[in-house]
Amino acid sequence: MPSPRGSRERRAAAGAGRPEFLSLVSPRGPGIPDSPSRRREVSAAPGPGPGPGPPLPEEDCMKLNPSFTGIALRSLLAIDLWASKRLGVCAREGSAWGSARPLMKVIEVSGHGIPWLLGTAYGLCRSDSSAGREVLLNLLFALLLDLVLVAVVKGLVRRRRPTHNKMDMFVTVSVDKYSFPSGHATRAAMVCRFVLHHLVLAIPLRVLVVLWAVIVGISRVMLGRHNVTDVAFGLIMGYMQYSVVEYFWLSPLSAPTLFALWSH
Ligand SMILES: CC(C)=CCC/C(C)=C/COP(=O)(O)O
Repeated sequence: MPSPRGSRERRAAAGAGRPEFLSLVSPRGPGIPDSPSRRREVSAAPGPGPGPGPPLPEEDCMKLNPSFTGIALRSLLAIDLWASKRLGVCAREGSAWGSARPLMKVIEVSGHGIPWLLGTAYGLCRSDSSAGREVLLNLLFALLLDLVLVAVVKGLVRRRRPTHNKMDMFVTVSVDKYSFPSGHATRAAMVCRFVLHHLVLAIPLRVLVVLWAVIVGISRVMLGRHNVTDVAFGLIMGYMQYSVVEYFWLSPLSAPTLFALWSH
């Protein structure tokens, strides 16, 4: 009767020569690059068996039988990388749609945090109606909240930008080397909901606002800045951020000191 450890070793040995099994048999777990120094560490570590080698934790059995969710997630990520690379048609000047890159970069600036922050602050200073000031103050709060939340999620997830991205973006901060989620997509979705709720606009203008948000999202992938999932998650996150802003809506009643600062 073969022991469970024996059969585990046989399975590991069988998979060892096949790249598709390497991440499953490796004690490092998937996704961490192998290196000679790492291999030396592993072979030097004491093991329970007769030969050198690290003890195989019980979780390894689970890695050999990845769950349906694990397989689905890995497949989704593989499709995401493949599709994002194919859709990054403006990633370089020499790319298939490289001539559209300058236009994509204008769209990029239209969704950037700096023009939105400066524009909102300027409007706030110039506004002479209390209703206008209330809306602009909340927009400013929304934009700052968006920057903080995106920075937190980017810092936690730490997903690198696609390799085909050329890092020539207009004003970035340190977390912007990460791509999940797209800050442009969160801002576009949040601002879009905000504007539709608080500005009385004719239908064609409302359609234009929605189109702008969608185009900002699509342009992130076309420029090669993001993978599709970064943008999809960003749009959903931005949509939900607006609900947070609505919930904590600042008014002269809830934040009298803040409003006193801006009243002339
Ligand atoms: C410096 C300020 C105020 C905002 C940074 C805006 C920015 C560069 C966001 C990154 O967006 P993506 O994640 O879509 O590339």
